[in-house]
Amino acid sequence: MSRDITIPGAFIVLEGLDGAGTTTQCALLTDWCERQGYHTIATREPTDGPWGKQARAALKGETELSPLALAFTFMADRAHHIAHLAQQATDQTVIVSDRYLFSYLAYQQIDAAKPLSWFVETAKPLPLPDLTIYVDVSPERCVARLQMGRAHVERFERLGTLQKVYAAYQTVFTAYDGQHSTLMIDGDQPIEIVHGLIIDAVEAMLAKRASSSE
Ligand SMILES: Nc1ncnc2c1ncn2[C@@H]1O[C@H](COP(=O)(O)OP(=O)(O)O)[C@@H](O)[C@H]1O
Ligand SMILES: Cc1cn([C@H]2C[C@H](O)[C@@H](COP(=O)(O)OP(=O)(O)O)O2)c(=O)[nH]c1=O
Repeated sequence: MSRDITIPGAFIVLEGLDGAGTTTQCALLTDWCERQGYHTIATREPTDGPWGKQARAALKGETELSPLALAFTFMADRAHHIAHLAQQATDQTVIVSDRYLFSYLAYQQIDAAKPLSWFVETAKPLPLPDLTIYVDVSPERCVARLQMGRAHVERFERLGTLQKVYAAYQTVFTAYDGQHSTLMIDGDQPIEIVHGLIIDAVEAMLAKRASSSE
């Protein structure tokens, strides 16, 4: 099956467990891209759109969604989001997204207890990013960070669940090996060091894109 939508510009995604630091790193990367003069779109999933709000309510336990219903809610949110991004972006745009497909493939694989191949099939119409960076932080460290920052615990934020999602992420990166640029970085380092590693990877990807379009 061919991918139904293409995204103009450079599409960068940060992935990781809850608490890995993707919100922090997306903000720093967005600032960096803007300072470099790129037209930058910062975005995240779940989005603030109708399905994203449904998903967030379910994550907080405010509404009840079965694992399969939540999986389709994330996918509806993503399909809506990606169509919107395709309209907003131009060849010169850099899109920085906090989570995308690999979150679905890792978290829903665990939550909905279906094989990865099932999720990969449903993901086929959607474009792959130019670069997916996994911010690698152990589940134990993530839970410790989350406990410091928040009073409430969301659907996937327990140690046992994050341990399973951590292993699932590895299977996802292996399954997509060679299909687009992916990178795993050690996220258990000071924020500025992690940011530097992300910038190195983004600069290399942007330089490669620029030279291939000459
Ligand atoms: N490299 C880091 N080292 C220590 N703490 C961090 C680091 N990156 C983020 N944090 C802290 O961990 C918590 C979760 O970070 P956040 O960026 O919100 O993670 P996520 O969006 O992946 O859940 C926040 O309190 C943040 O300040
Ligand atoms: C995008 C996406 C997120 N998720 C989960 C991962 C996280 O547990 C949660 C989003 O939380 P997170 O990205 O940590 O958002 P915030 O920083 O606002 O709390 O949603 C999925 O299960 N599937 C998906 O497709």
